[in-house]
Amino acid sequence: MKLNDKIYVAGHRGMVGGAICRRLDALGYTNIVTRSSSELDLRNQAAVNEFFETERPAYVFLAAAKVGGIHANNTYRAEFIYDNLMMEANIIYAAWKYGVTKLMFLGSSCIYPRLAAQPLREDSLLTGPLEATNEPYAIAKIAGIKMCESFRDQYGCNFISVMPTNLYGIGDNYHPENSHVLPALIRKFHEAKAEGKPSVTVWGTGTPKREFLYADDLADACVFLMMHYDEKELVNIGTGEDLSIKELAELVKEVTHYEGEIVFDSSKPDGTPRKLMDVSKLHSLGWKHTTNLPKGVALAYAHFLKKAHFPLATF
Ligand SMILES: NC(=O)c1ccc[n+]([C@@H]2O[C@H](COP(=O)([O-])OP(=O)(O)OC[C@H]3O[C@@H](n4cnc5c(N)ncnc54)[C@H](OP(=O)(O)O)[C@@H]3O)[C@@H](O)[C@H]2O)c1
Ligand SMILES: C[C@@H]1O[C@H](OP(=O)(O)OP(=O)(O)OC[C@H]2O[C@@H](n3cnc4c(=O)[nH]c(N)nc43)[C@H](O)[C@@H]2O)[C@@H](O)[C@H](O)[C@@H]1O
Repeated sequence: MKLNDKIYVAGHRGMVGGAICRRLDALGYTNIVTRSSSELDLRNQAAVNEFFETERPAYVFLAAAKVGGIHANNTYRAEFIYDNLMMEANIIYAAWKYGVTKLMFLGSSCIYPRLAAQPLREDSLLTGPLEATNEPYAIAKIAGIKMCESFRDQYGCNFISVMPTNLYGIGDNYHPENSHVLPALIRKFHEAKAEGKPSVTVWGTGTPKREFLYADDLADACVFLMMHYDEKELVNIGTGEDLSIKELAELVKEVTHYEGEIVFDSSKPDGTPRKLMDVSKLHSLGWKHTTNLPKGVALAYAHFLKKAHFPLATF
């Protein structure tokens, strides 16, 4: 990827897309093309084809998607499968049709079977049933992976697929219901401290375990892999370390200096018991994360305090 190559970052206003743009800018890539969803609805195939015909990007980071936490995935099941299938199908097809040099598709750790052996290996894909709460989204992501593989097999397209673990950081979605757990807890503990609430309610039993990667670290991994990885096989992107939701809540309580109680609402779903990524392939390729969780949560909270405008992201 040369510094003057035209690079399309789909989803640039999102947490991941924004981090990728920051990383590319820091490395001196100046020829970046972007569109907001109001400028270009990626579910509209004709509009996507027209965009690719006009702009002719050489590289594509496909970081646009309908994204959310366990409640959003389980509530907006139709939108999660439809929007994600349409966006990825339109972009992957147009990337082939208009001769994109290389495309990176972003999947998610939820594509792996609910009870697959831990840590999750890339070759465990499609070896067992998925987690029910995010199956529509996972199926869409698996379809995106298979589209990239199929266009590589038939037309020789250099389309790669990477599987990030749970992410957090600058530009995250802090919606009280539709967000992921880490931003949700940052907001909950912050508001409880500000309003003098005696306790914070954490969904589920607190026993599931999750892995969290700081979004700017992910962006660095994505640019690294766009530069150095050209294979069909998936690459997991994570830290290789996880903790329980209870431990996470205690960390966020400490970072936000909240002094009340933590209460668990077991009427809410736990989701997948654990989804720790095997990141040995990523490490063997020469990349490793640099931001540990305590530092990352502190950075995310500091940005939340600077930038949060309620009501936050909604959809
Ligand atoms: N967040 C995580 O924990 C996580 C974990 C694993 C993988 N991922 C993957 O990483 C990628 C980015 O996630 P994220 O957390 O950055 O999500 P995000 O913050 O919600 O950003 C998603 C972006 O997609 C765009 N988008 C949504 N619908 C669109 C449409 N119909 N047309 C055009 N653009 C549309 C949005 O554009 P506008 O802002 O212009 O509306 C937004 O910028 C996704 O592929 C996601 O599956 C995320
Ligand atoms: C990376 C993403 O992982 C997602 O699964 P997943 O980690 O369970 O999604 P999260 O919403 O991050 O939930 C992770 C765990 O945190 C618990 N949790 C506790 N309190 C809260 C809260 O206030 N809000 C939220 N959201 N969770 C909370 C939740 O019950 C679940 O066990 C998938 O649904 C997506 O498709 C995507 O793959």
